[in-house]
Amino acid sequence: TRSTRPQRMLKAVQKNATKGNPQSVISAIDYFCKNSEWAMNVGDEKGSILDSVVTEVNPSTVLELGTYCGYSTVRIARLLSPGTKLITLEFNPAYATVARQIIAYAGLQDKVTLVEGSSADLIPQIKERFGITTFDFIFLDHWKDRYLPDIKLFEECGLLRKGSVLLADNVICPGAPEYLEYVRNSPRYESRYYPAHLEYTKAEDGLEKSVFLG
Ligand SMILES: O=C(NCCCCc1cc2ccncc2s1)c1cc(-c2ccc(F)cc2)cc(O)c1O
Ligand SMILES: [Mg+2]
Repeated sequence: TRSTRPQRMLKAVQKNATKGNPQSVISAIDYFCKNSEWAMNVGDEKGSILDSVVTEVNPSTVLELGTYCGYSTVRIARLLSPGTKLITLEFNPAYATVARQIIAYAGLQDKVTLVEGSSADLIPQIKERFGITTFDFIFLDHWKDRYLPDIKLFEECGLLRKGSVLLADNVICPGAPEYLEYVRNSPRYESRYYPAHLEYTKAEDGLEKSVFLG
């Protein structure tokens, strides 16, 4: 049967990137998406903003919601200090299978724990399953209508501490209006919008960075 877009993306990585070289994996995916097929990776423009926030936070505990093919997982993991691992959550098993191979091709498998499941099920289990008390950095890139319920779940489960940084993709396109309204109006968050464009297009999009104030 016909291959899937993630499988074709993986082939492009195996053909054009250098094993163990995360930057070459990032470049190969961006090249594929600009020249062959659009795909919903955070992309190079928003990816550079993601890089700068991760570098600034220099987190010891990291959670990513929405792995897809592992592009942003590779972007984040390549910047983490030695010994730091990130947990990434993917709902779609086919995406997870491709992501594991792309993350391994980049040589970052020892810095990544990929979990299959839904955020609603997993978030309440995190403390117990992974021995995490709070997250220093969370990247939200999953179902846009789950951003708000999941940030409330983080609060309820005590997974945020004073200074925890949440970075949300796609707050304009496809959009997460209720999430934006919440983090921008809640006294418990200091929020800032980073304007950019929808990956590989000229459409408006951006990232919202929200710091939990405790
Ligand atoms: O849906 C998007 N991303 C989420 C995929 C959903 C995968 C999930 C992961 C997970 C983990 C845990 N619990 C539940 C879930 S659900 C997404 C979509 C577009 C887009 C933009 C314009 C378009 F015309 C068409 C698509 C752009 C983006 O950057 C995206 O991130
Ligand atoms: Mg996204």
